[in-house]
Amino acid sequence: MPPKKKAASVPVPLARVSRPTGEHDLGEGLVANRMIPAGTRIVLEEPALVCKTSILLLPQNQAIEDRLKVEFEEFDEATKEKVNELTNNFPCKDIGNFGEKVYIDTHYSSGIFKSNAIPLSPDPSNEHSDSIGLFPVFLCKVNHSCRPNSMQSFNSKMNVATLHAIEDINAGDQITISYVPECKFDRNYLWKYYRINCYCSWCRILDREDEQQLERFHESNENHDIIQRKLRIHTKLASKAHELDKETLGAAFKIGRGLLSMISRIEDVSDYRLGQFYYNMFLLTIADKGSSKGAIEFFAALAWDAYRTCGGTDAPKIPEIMKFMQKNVLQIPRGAPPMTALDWHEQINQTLVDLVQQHEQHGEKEVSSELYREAIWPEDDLIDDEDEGDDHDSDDGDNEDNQPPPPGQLMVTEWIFFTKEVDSQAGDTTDEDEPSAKERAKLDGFVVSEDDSNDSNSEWGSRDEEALIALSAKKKKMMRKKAKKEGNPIQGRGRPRGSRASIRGRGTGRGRGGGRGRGASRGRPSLGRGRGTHSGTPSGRPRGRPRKSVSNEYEEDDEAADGIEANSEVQDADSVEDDDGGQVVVIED
Ligand SMILES: C[S@@+](CC[C@H](N)C(=O)[O-])C[C@H]1O[C@@H](n2cnc3c(N)ncnc32)[C@H](O)[C@@H]1O
Repeated sequence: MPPKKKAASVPVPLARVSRPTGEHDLGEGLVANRMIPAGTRIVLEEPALVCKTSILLLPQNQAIEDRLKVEFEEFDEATKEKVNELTNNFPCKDIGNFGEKVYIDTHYSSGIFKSNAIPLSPDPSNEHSDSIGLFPVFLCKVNHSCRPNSMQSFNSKMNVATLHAIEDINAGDQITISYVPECKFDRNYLWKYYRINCYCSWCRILDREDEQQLERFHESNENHDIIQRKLRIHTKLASKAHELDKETLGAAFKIGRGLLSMISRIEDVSDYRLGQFYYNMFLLTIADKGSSKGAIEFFAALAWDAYRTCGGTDAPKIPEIMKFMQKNVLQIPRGAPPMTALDWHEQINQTLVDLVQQHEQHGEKEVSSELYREAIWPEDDLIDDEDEGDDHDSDDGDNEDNQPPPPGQLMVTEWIFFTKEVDSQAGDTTDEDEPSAKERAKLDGFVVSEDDSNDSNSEWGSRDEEALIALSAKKKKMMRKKAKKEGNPIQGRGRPRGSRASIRGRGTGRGRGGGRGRGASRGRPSLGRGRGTHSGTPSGRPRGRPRKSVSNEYEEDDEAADGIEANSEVQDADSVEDDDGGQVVVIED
């Protein structure tokens, strides 16, 4: 019998550039080939050209056009071809010369650049957040959404931009990012600088007559402004945490409480803002004399996890957090070889598991200070999880033992490289000349391919969805019980992430797909496709709290913010108007 031939391996990219059908025509877009779990790295791409974002502010003129033209001429032929195919939203004359497109006015190169350049990172802590770039292969094919499902980041060491899913993306769904710096909701910005009249699935609600959806739309946009404003104050306070007196520190924790609720429970934001929030809490707990080591490491681990989700392990804040954890938490001796990302990931997941266990066994006071407890785990959240009786949510399951999964079974979705997919029909041997994953990474741009999690060569090893789902079930149940008590619709449906729920959920309970459970439903309107279809809200009724309860809930935090202004230490600081016209305390650098 002839020897069996080895099956061929066919890398399957996670996404493809295509023209989505059945949608308003946004041109081409990047579309998921399969379900992409939150935290997955989808694309890596080198920029063809990077400029400071301020170029967008300059009036269109010949000098800019000439400058960009020179840059464009330096592209290699393949890049030139790609760039010439890009959308141009700015008027330019086409004097068609024997079928050749020749543009002669001041808008050609600059028009292409402005229509397609994307912020290198919306995260202000990224050193390139003030720059925009052209990524003609894949990233420039990613359409904008005011509620994006992925986030781009820039890794200056590798000189590549990365794209990560920040929520589970269903096969066939469009992959979207925000073109607006800091992921702000800003249709004016889009028109002014990109000439885009935004037609993302979120903004399309505007064309509808569903009042509840519209209300949710407006409420959510207001919430996003509030989040931005509070996060700015919170970040400033956290950056000066060591200089704050106890009262101001207390106010910072209090602001944190409202902020987390808005970021996670109400708006379910999972981009850099969640990382920034946890990172702030990490700094604040370090400065707070009453915070235990457990509280510090808890927030370090959460910040790490949140940043990793949207920027990968090479996100800018990650090394800083790793250094702290290595030195203070894991107590790795000086001079020991640096940990690899994989070692670290295992360690940090174990830390989260241990911490959750400590909370379960000893109560929150063991690992947190009064301030931290008050800020993050409000009294009424600590509901005794006795039989709930009427739990109809079949996908929740319940983990009676509430045991965390054994180490190594936590979800990792990172660097899903070209792993082998066996095509049983193919009789050819594997092509030895296929470029390796790392070689592919060096190419101009590529979409990361499908992961085979059972592959022993897989960079991250195995994962156990069931254990993850089970682990988060108890907390979900608590949240529903609480929601029922409060009559809060958002908590009665898709599990809101964040707060205490996601403290457990993200680190230990967020599985591929299932980990978020119905959590794929975010506090957003049901829009037909994607999120909307598994929202569990058949009427398409918008989810989220009614506006009234939002403002009530945050009155307390606003008082805290006012308290800060009244605080003598901060009174010395400049007080400036923020973007929303509100007074914001600026702590001097
Ligand atoms: C970076 S490109 C994205 C790929 C583009 N659709 C294409 O076919 O090449 C940006 C351009 O896509 C279009 N676009 C992207 N997102 C949009 C949105 N939310 N609403 C309307 N147009 C959008 C605009 O023309 C924008 O200038």
